[in-house]
Amino acid sequence: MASPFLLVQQVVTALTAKPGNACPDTRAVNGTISQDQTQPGPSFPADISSIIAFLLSLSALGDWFKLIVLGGVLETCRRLAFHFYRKIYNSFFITATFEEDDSSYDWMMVWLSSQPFWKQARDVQITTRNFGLNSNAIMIEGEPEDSSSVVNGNRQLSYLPSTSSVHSFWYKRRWVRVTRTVREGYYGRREDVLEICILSMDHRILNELLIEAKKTYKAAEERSISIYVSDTNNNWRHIASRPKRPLNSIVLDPGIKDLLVDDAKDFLESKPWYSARGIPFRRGYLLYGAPGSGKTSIIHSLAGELGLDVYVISLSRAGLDDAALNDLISDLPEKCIALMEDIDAAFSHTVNREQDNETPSKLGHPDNPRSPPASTSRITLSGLLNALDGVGAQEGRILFATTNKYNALDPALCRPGRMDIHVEFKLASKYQARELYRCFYFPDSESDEEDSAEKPSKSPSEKDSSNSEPTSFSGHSHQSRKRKLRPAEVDVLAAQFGDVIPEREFSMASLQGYLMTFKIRPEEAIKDAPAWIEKERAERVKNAKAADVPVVPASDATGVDEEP
Ligand SMILES: Nc1ncnc2c1ncn2[C@@H]1O[C@H](COP(=O)(O)OP(=O)(O)OP(=O)(O)O)[C@@H](O)[C@H]1O
Repeated sequence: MASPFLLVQQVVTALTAKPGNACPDTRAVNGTISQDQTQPGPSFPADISSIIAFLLSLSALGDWFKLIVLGGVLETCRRLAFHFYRKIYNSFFITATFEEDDSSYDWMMVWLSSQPFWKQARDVQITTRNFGLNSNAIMIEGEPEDSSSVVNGNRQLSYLPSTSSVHSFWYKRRWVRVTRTVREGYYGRREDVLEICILSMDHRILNELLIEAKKTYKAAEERSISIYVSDTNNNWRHIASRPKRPLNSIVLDPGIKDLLVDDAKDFLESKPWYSARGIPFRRGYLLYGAPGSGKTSIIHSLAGELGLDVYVISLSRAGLDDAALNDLISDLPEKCIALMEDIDAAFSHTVNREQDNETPSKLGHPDNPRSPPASTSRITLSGLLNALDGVGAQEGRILFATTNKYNALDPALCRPGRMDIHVEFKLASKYQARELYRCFYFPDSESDEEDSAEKPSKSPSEKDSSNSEPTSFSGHSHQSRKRKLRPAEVDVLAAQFGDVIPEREFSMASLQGYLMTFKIRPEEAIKDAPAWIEKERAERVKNAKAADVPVVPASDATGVDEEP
């Protein structure tokens, strides 16, 4: 085959040759072989077809051309073969991909880890990840189920497909292939991708597998609620599952719990009613009032009662701006609880429109050390309002917002349609103190009631050791167990506790903290209460003096400026 150099030389020679000096080849092309060198030779072809014929006559160029055509044909054949292979493959296999960010990945992993074929697998990954579950759903065979065991705890072991090999198993008489790969995601983060291939032409088998995986996960999750938060890429990420909190463990003034539960249940069942009237199918609740009064607790408890997941929207998250907030809210699933805690804290100034343009430099100014620090959030009030009820706002969601500064909120934020129900949470009433006490000491089960025997008295060696230098720690240990009270006894003591605790002076959280120190000494909790109250009051005066603010009278200390 001619070299490119030779080829170029031939072409150049042909093109630059004078008629009289035409090379023999050229002349042969024109069919004229000059007999006489003095006579003018054949002329260089002038029209296109002659030029092409002329170029083709150059042997090297012809070889190159054939090579290009051959390469093109081979590549086309390769692509066609691959295309047909994919077509045939796809008509026999159904392929589904699951990305680590998505909840379906967790369902599949939990389901896979519960499959029996892992008993025979030769190459598996062992993990203690629980994919957001608190339960024992994904333990390995033979592992003790006692989740209270210190060794076992919540960290059960489970088998997973390893990333290095391809696994296959039979599902409903269909051959299934599992491949797990790790790829590089955003910011160099490593992300898992799970691929499931099913040898079947019927798509229903994939649906059945997905439904089974989801059911397995949900069954394992039944006694807990899922909490989601947004990550820095503005995707919702499942961060935890919490055990459901029984509603009766939260003590509120009579009527409040029923109001919230009944209203939310009614809302969830009223979709046709809303659409028939063209009203956006959304509901907002604003819980405001004293810190530690149960606002967050009742929301989590309601989520368990209604079977909804909680999506926490942290308005003060660094980097969150109006557009990102809008995306987050439109990405919420239908029927969920969106939770915005301390809605006032997203803005380092009063949450109203007049002050929306206030310059950040004015906030948290060094000359004014008591002013709040400038927020890193870039949320504006109008951005928040648009996100809450703009076109992208998700239908079917229940929004819960909490605040300790009700009066600082802009009326536009609180108006019906955005926050339909406002509930005030006050400091503990005598009734709440009594019910909290009852909740604390009420026997859990019959075995508790029977468990009335005193602990055996200490052995002589233990007594000896108790005379030595005391171990240094503060707080009350729960190691020792004393007799449990009978329900009737609890009622009497609870009433006494309610009498001792002053009305609306302490938060439920502080009462809970106090009772925790008397977990096994119910009678002493009542006896020590007056001293504790005095101590708390003295502490409050001292703190108020240090902060140079007037002491709030007990009856006004609700943390709320005025009624809605
Ligand atoms: N009404 C209540 N009944 C039972 N426990 C309560 C109640 N209020 C508060 N607690 C207990 O106090 C702790 C704090 O409660 P929670 O976080 O719900 O208060 P909050 O009102 O949301 O406080 P903050 O406004 O500071 O966020 C929890 O452990 C909870 O169990």
